[in-house]
Amino acid sequence: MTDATAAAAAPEDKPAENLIEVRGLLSQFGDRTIHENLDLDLKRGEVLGVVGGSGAGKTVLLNTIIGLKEPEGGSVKVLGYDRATLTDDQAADIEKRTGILFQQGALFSSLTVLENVAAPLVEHTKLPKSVMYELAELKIAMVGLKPEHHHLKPAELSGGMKKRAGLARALALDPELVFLDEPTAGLDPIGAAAFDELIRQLADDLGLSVFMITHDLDSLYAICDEVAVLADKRVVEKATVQELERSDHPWIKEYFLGPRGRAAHGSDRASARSEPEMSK
Ligand SMILES: Nc1ncnc2c1ncn2[C@@H]1O[C@H](COP(=O)(O)OP(=O)(O)OP(=O)(O)O)[C@@H](O)[C@H]1O
Repeated sequence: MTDATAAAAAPEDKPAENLIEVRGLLSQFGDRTIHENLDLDLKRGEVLGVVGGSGAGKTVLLNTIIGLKEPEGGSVKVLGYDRATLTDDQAADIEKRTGILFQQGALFSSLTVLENVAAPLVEHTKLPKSVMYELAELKIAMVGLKPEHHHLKPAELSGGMKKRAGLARALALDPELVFLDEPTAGLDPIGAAAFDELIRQLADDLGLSVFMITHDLDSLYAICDEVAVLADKRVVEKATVQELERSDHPWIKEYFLGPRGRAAHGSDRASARSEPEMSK
């Protein structure tokens, strides 16, 4: 158990609550099976990295958890609600209590940064407009953007700024659980390290739980409490990076102990910031 999950479990020695609970997941497209018998838990307070070879099914898993894809079998619970029997009120509750940062930021191109970040508040609250914009300004400051960025459109932002604006929008409703899809992809090593630091800081300060798909080994070492490895259509291991370094699974061995894994773990950290060239 990691520090975060141990801390979450500390009162009365009760196990930490699962914010995500996937059991026996079956995902298929036609006769292609992507997941079979996949189990995964994310505990409150945990920063979980999800890794796997290209095509291993990380995005399909994320889409299934956030409700964009119906599973062909098994069960998916989010914040205690079973997706198979979700009422409209429960779906709205999940939407309010979770935030999502898609890979490209998924900002509305016609809206300014401030309007993008305020959008979830406009959709889900009845607050006065002035309060919505004050809250949006606060979130923008939290992710390290400045007041002079408020009125820029997404096309006027760098890749790193788009990610920060997307993260501010994901945080707009003070979520408990945040989904991040390859948050450092496309950032230079310094920008990626700064973004890692920001995510870890927010997770610690706000008590966020994080489900993060990544190819970035440095991110795993820098911010994840545990890492779930997708291979062979399921989660083959979920453990700390230090435990995974000792795994016998061939994909995990190659991933963590191949040249880039060694660089991420060892001294040459900057050169490790990209995906190892491996198939599943
Ligand atoms: N809408 C779809 N229709 C058919 N097949 C799909 C669909 N979406 C995904 N797949 C297939 O499911 C498999 C898993 O895809 P997924 O995008 O989840 O992989 P991934 O692990 O996220 O890969 P990457 O790291 O390259 O992004 C792939 O073989 C992909 O072709």
